[in-house]
Order: sequence, then structure tokens, then C-alpha cells
Amino acid sequence: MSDFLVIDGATRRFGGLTAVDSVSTHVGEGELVGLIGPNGAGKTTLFNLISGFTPLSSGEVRFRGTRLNGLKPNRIARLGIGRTFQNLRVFPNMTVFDNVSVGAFGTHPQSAFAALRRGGRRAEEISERVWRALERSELAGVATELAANLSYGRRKYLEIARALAMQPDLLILDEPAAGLNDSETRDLARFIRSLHGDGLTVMLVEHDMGLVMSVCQRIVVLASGRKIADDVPAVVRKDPAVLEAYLGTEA
Ligand SMILES: Nc1ncnc2c1ncn2[C@@H]1O[C@H](COP(=O)(O)OP(=O)(O)OP(=O)(O)O)[C@@H](O)[C@H]1O
Repeated sequence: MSDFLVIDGATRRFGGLTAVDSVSTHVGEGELVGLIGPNGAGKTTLFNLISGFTPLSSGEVRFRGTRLNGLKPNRIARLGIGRTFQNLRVFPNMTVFDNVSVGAFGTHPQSAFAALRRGGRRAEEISERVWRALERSELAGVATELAANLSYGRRKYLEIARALAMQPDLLILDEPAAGLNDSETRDLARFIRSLHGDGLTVMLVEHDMGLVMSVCQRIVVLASGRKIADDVPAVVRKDPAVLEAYLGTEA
């Protein structure tokens, strides 16, 4: 089995609540995997465990053989895992270009963002990466606009551009379609498929079942922190445990 991303007994407790409960799964290189489940199922917490924003209570996460337990988010990002967040983290009073460079590289004095301000060879390299990410996300034409002037839909792409600027091998998207209308969601589906077509491995948390079922090759289902299904969309959509978990919820 592929050892690209291995989640082995991942568990996270918050006081008496077990938000993620002994979840094990693998993501192979080049896969496009969905993570679904009713509200509070533990999806975002699992993403936080992978990307280092929340420490594991027990279990292990490995990426290309490297144990991620205890590593800081920026170290995990440098290993090749890029992510977006459920709530947009865009700086409205900065330009689109600066949002990508700050978001991707941080504001530490030693960071790439500071290097950009200093100029020189390193600045050129970083600038190229930011431009490539903006072009890939169809934002190059608005690079000098303030982020505040972008539509909500385009700000979502800005978040993705920020993750792309880190040149990840695994891209983790947390509810990218939230708040988008039907036509924006269809565009987003095309965009996610095309990123996957570029060779990126993608993990997607999403409540929009149409999007998940149409773009994902495999779907992992969580309910109350536990994995209840892990299969291709056609099987997951008929799984009795999944149907029961969703009964009475809006999804
Ligand atoms: N920092 C925290 N402190 C305490 N409880 C938390 C924390 N983060 C998450 N939880 C709890 O863990 C459970 C899982 O939350 P999580 O956000 O991972 O679910 P989710 O599946 O992403 O939900 P949604 O679809 O609503 O975003 C919830 O009961 C939540 O209240």
C-alpha cells in the first residue's frame, strides 16, 4: 500500500470529547480523496491533525515516511502539505499578490515575504512562485488589487493560490465550496479536477455532496469522530451506515 499519507489510529480528545477517534486511512500519491460526515464529525480536526494545527492525543500521521507528530505547521507545509481553511483567512487591506506571498511564506523577518521586500535573487524566485500560483488560480489579472475588492468566490481561489505558492504535493481543501453558488461550485469542481490533473494529490472536506461525488475518486466518511466508510463514491452513497449518519441532517 502507498505510504504517501498514512493516518494510523489518529485520535484527538478535547476534554471528555473524542473529536477524532482511532481513525486510520491511507492516501495514495495522485489520489483525489473526499472527507465527509455530518456537522461535528471531526473532519476539520482530522485536517488539523495532518497539517499540525492540532496535536494528536494518540496515533500517528506519516507523510512520505516522515512522522508528522509534534511537527509545527510551517515545517509540515515545507514537507509538501498545503492547506486552506474553512473560514477565509484573507487580509482585505493587502493586495492579492501580497496575500499570497504572506500567506504562503509568513511574515517572520527571515521569511520569504521579508526577502521579497529586500529584493535580490531570492526575491525573484519567490516572486516567480507567487505569480505561477496566481496564474494557476486565474488571479494574475487582479494581482495588484486589494483583496477586499475581490468577490467572495475569487477570495476562495486566493486561499487556494496561497497554498499552491508553497508548491505542495498534497493539497488539503477545507470546505472550498461553502458560500458559493451553483455555477461557482461547478467552476470550482473544474479547478479542483485540473489541479489533480496537474499531478497534485488532493484531500477535500466538503458538505456539497454533488461536488464530492463528482470529483472524488474515494470518500472517507466520519461520524462522531469514527471512520464509518472508506470507498468509491458509488459504494459510499448507498452505504447504510452513511445513510443513517446523515439521516435528519441537511447534507
Ligand atoms: N479546539 C476545540 N476545543 C474543543 N472542542 C473542539 C475543538 N475543535 C473541535 N472541537 C469539537 O470536536 C468535534 C469535531 O469538530 P470538527 O470541527 O472537527 O467537526 P467537522 O466535522 O469539521 O464539523 P463541521 O462540518 O461542522 O465543520 C465537535 O464536537 C467540535 O465541537
